[in-house]
Amino acid sequence: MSIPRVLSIAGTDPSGGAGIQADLKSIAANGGYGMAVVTALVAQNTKGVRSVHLPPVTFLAEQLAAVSDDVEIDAVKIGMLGSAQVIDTVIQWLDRVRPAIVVLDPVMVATSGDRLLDPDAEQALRDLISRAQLVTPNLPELAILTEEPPAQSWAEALRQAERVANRFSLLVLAKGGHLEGELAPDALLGGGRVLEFPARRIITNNTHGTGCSLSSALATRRALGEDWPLAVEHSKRWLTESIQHGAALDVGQGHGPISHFAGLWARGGTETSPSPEQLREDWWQQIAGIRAETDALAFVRQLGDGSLSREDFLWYLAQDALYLRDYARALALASQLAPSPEEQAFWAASAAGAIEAELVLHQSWIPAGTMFQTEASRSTTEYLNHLHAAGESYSVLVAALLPCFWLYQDIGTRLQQGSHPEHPYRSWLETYADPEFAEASEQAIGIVTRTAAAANASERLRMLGAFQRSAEHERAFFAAPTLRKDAAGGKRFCFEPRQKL
Ligand SMILES: Nc1ncnc2c1ncn2[C@@H]1O[C@H](COP(=O)(O)OP(=O)(O)O)[C@@H](O)[C@H]1O
Ligand SMILES: Cc1ncc(COP(=O)(O)O)c(N)n1
Repeated sequence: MSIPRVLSIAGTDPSGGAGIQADLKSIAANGGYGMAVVTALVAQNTKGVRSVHLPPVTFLAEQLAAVSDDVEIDAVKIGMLGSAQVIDTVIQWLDRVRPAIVVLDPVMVATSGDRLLDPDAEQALRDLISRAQLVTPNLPELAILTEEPPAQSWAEALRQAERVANRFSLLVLAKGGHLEGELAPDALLGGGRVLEFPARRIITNNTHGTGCSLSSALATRRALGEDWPLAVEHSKRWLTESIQHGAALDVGQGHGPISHFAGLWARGGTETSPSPEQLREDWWQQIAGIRAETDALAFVRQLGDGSLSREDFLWYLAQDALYLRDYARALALASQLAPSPEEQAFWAASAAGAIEAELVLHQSWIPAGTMFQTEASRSTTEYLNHLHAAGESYSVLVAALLPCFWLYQDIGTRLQQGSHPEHPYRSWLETYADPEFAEASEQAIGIVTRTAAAANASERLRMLGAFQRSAEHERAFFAAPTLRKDAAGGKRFCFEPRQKL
């Protein structure tokens, strides 16, 4: 679904709560790209309107043309117009451009009671209405549109709204914000149908710009493909939440604004997610110390130059075989938890690859049957227990699985440079420097960093922690063969039962 381009044609509010300033926030908060053509410059704040300046309508026409000559407009919201001349200019533009969605908020009087439309422009406004699909009058505006006294009850307001809907053949959203009492209902009327949207009145001073914000939300949501009733339901739910959080803004001394982004801030935060590429660099840097210490281990150095004793190497391979058996099970669990078929297939293939490649490698080194008689060492057990604990969430599990790809690929590539035909551990060195393993390692890095980029900040931190712990376990695993201090196994609880081959 593309992002709808929504144009507000309205007056300004330098204190940011109503008019065009509110419209742009509302359009953004509801998922659209907001644009704005200014009809009137209004010197106002939360306490009231001081003065209104209407720029020449020729300039208004230029603003409108500048937008529509360049940008495809998916929806238009019309707010304060100010004068009959302004209305005529907008009518001419609408008749030329014919935007698919037009919502008209017939702004006449501000919440503060100040007039925002010349009294002699009311007839011109009636001419404009039939160009809209939806009009959103409050109770005083409904009275002016029907040329009747203001409704004294919600039932009377609905009758007036129905008359407007029939007279102008469009939908009317009657708004109950100005009712006395505990309720603030709205109702959508048109084509002989009435859909009510009941709501409790929120006790608050922050109602400046509610009408502007609601009509912009409606235009945006309709342009997103919602039908009108759904657009009203969603817009009102969003508006209610934004009214509730208005007081926390502490803006002005009169009728304060609503908090257009309060819900988004609470649910999504304001942190910009790092890109997968940045995470790749950052995580690799985070384990730079562990990597350097791993490189400096006697086992790794001796493996590289071929001076490692055969006994140490076979001990390592036996531990590695035990490790890989359960690592493959953790990979299979990642496949089970994967959110997409591509990731599911990748982890399943890696599980199979880990079992197959390792069995081949180990069988070529170790006399048949001997390796599985070995007890898992403390370092093997602790690493596997860590993977097991990570298995509670897909994102943390894949982060924990990554060092076994990435570190082995990195060390393997570097050690392989010291390989030669007589090197005693040549086939081992070549397995981990294999281009296929490099490709798998790249894919794993891609999946994990994309998952981390899409995660929220705390989940990302848990992922990094699991990744770092695994890197530490890798270091311990490489240290174990020459230290052999930890030859006695710890208690294992993971991935049971293990069968003997
Ligand atoms: N105190 C309130 N509590 C809950 N909803 C409100 C409150 N005040 C206004 N609304 C809602 O805000 C929207 C704008 O209403 P209203 O105040 O009638 O129009 P306007 O802002 O154009 O004067 C409507 O959906 C209305 O129900
Ligand atoms: C420029 C401008 N347009 C409209 C309103 C009405 O605001 P509300 O949404 O509170 O009725 C306003 N105060 N200023």
